[in-house]
Amino acid sequence: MTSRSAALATFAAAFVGAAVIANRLAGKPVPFLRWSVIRFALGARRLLGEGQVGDGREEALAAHVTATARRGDIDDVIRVIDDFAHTRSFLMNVGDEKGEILDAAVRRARPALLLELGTYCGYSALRMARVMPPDATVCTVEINPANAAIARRIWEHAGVGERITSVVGSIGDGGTTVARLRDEYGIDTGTVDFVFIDHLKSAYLPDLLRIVDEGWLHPGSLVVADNVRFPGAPDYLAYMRSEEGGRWRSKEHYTHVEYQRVLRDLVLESEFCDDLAGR
Ligand SMILES: C[S@@+](CC[C@H](N)C(=O)[O-])C[C@H]1O[C@@H](n2cnc3c(N)ncnc32)[C@H](O)[C@@H]1O
Repeated sequence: MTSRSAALATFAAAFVGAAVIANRLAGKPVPFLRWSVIRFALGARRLLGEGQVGDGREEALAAHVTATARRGDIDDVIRVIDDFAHTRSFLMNVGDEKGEILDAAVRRARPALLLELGTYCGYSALRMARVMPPDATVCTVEINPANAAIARRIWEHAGVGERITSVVGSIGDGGTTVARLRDEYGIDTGTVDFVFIDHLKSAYLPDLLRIVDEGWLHPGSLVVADNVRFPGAPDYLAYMRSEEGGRWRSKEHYTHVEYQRVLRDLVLESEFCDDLAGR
């Protein structure tokens, strides 16, 4: 064993030991120190590459939802997912606390067409579908086909499969997905009322700028971005702050990382103020 791997092993053992002691002292699981959160952190590298933790928790979630949540009951499906993430396996959903910020933004925007970047298991798309106007649709873009398939099973179970369109791809893939969104899904000039950005943090800004360049937004379109503080999208935050009062007007919602109250996070809600003539 090299000295670096020995140090890592010692650190991991000390961390797990501290977690066990903290949980014992608290008399109940401390959310931040649950094994499922530690396992999630250990899978961070794989998560970045593949969008799954690597221990089958996403598949387990779909099985659990279809086995235990009331079919056709979107509230119950959301409740079961939150419960799974709190008590069984941590999930990188927007979660219940930040989900309320997302719900309020969707209610304010009253959008007809919502575009999401980063589907994962379909939780945030479900939340948006629950509060959007009855004739609205969500189109959600996910790079990992396995995640998209899990999300579709969950939406189908919740009875909203018809109102959420899943597109496997990425805005930054050189134009393929952008062309499909335009040609197959009718996303075109001024049609997007609401965007939820929750995928690869380094892609937030380039993907938003691509959407703006395509002309898909209109004055009044709302863009909500998760995880701006943790894991963090500093270039996105700097861009929005530098454009404040000009092209964009933003509200900064200080909150917590999903499913715990220790790590702090920032959700940015930004209104597009540009008009197409000014482009
Ligand atoms: C934080 S999760 C999304 C959580 C989801 N919005 C929710 O709250 O339920 C991020 C997801 O983005 C996906 N992803 C990563 N890079 C992407 C990209 N460039 N385009 C689209 N999806 C991407 C990952 O595979 C992962 O499923």
